[in-house]
Amino acid sequence: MAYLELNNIYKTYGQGEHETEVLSNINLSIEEGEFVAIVGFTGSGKTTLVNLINGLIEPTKGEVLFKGQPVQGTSHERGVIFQNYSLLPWLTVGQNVYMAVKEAFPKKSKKELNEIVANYVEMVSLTPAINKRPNELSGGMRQRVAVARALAMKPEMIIMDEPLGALDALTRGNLQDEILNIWGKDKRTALLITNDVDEGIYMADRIIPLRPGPNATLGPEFKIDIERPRDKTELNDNANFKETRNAIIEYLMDIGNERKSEAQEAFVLPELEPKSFVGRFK
Ligand SMILES: Nc1ncnc2c1ncn2[C@@H]1O[C@H](COP(=O)(O)OP(=O)(O)OP(=O)(O)O)[C@@H](O)[C@H]1O
Repeated sequence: MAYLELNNIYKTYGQGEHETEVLSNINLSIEEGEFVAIVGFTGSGKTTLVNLINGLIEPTKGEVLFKGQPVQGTSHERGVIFQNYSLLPWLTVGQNVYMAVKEAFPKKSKKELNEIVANYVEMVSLTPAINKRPNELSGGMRQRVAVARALAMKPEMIIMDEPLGALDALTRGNLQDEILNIWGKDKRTALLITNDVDEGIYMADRIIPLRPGPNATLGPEFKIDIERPRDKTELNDNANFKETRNAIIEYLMDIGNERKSEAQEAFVLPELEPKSFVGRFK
């Protein structure tokens, strides 16, 4: 039995002539302890896929199974790091993380909860800002609070919807490593949605492209056979890395070009000529 299973998932939005099928025939199986990355174009349905797995929305057809059971609503077992950081604006950094941790571990004492908060705030290098409110933080700092908040709840499965997109390269690299540490140390299962192929190769065991929507569906998987722990600086000289990276980018470029030519076929503009402008704009 797979840890997470998506069977023949379809998701449509709207009704009647406004109905759009965003996801079509999605099949995905993730084993316990695996790290899977899905790479996709903007607007292809990545967040819709995350919301289905998280239980925030239901599929129009098909089923999402988590440990063999249909997903019904959200659960602390699956922690999501969203691309928009949705912090509570009236609470400080520490309080935002505290609230989440308290909800995940209602039996722990205040002291234990505060220790967890301090650890995870430190992990994202925000200890000096622990008493600040979100409106006093930069976008990148808010995103780091969101990462700390999700990881502090120690979910069995970490689901990430482009969580590091707003960050500078250095912070991004540090957080990638922290996420990998937590995933590896505590044997979690992880699903990362990203538009960054290098990030996917650095972090995941498998990369699966999401073909552009509407009717987005998953493409063939690319296995990342590079030993862990992976070293970013060495990766650039790793033949396996280069080969995998080229294959994925080529695949994405091919489907991007397919999409462009389909769009050109669909919108052939009529040849119109203005009739009586002669002499009008003198
Ligand atoms: N609640 C909704 N109602 C109607 N249409 C929606 C809804 N949510 C998403 N869509 C549409 O579904 C498509 C996929 O959206 P989604 O947010 O899943 O894509 P995405 O790949 O995460 O995009 P991005 O990379 O820009 O974040 C878009 O065309 C979007 O307009």
